[in-house]
Amino acid sequence: MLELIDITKVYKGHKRAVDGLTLRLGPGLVGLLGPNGAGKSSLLRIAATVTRPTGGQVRFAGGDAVAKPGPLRRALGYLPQDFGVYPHLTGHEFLSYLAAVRGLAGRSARARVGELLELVNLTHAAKRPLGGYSGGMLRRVGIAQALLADPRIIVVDEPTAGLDPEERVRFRNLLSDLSADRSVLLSTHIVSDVESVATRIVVVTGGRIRFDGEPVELQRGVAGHVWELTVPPAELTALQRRLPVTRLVRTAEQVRVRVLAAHRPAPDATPVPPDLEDAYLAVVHRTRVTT
Ligand SMILES: Nc1ncnc2c1ncn2[C@@H]1O[C@H](COP(=O)(O)OP(=O)(O)OP(=O)(O)O)[C@@H](O)[C@H]1O
Repeated sequence: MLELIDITKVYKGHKRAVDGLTLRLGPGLVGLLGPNGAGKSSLLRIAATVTRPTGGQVRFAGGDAVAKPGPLRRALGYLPQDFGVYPHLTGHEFLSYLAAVRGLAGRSARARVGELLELVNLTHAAKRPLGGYSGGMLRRVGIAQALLADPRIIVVDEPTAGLDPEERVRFRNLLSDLSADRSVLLSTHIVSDVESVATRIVVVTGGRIRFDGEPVELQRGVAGHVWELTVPPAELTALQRRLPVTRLVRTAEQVRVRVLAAHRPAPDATPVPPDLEDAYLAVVHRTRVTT
């Protein structure tokens, strides 16, 4: 098990990006949700032993993974947000190169690269230079390299950025399959990335955990507080000032709005069952109001 205990990260200029955060990872897919700047990437870099925390402990298999990162590094695959490739290498060459860097060589490395290309559905493109790959294909190369050493823990930072909807779904399903017998920690600010696949959701804002639990539990927290109503376009700004709007659809004469409110916000508002996005936005909004 990977344990991040009371982690803080302070960058030069005194920005507290992570603020006393504790997270223990078991098997399954954990969706780390938070707005831009919440501290997700900082936390993931610490979990992947790329950055040292300013305070707190990272523990893995009973050892201190800050002082001795070796065991965690060998057990972990990491896909950073800004994953870069060599455009002149083919998919096969690039993965073979990274396999060699990580100490895999010879026949077993060739077999592993072939297996991974198959797993991420890139066998057909293996002999083409990476410079000609789409964003989705490059992300899949990214996940393949994270899996080279068959890691028990997979950490992926906003893996679906720049993917088209079909690629998003494929990527989500791949991570979900992988999480059956591994720990997957996936950070995103897009709720639908984790909606149907996360066994646990952790919401972070301002470097702190604001919710940690099952998706249904997150949704339960806003039951009875989500409403839909129709307003004339001229009244929309006033409504947005008054209440968090989670969705809106404009037509020529009116706007259909979904809002969060503890009590019926207007006589014609109808209560609707919350979805995960409503629940997430409610947590983010609450922390904005109280911090
Ligand atoms: N290397 C750095 N030096 C200084 N400040 C940093 C550094 N990295 C991150 N920060 C700051 O720390 C805060 C948290 O950033 P972080 O990238 O961890 O958040 P995030 O939730 O991943 O956001 P995003 O989705 O925008 O990447 C931000 O205010 C950011 O500007």
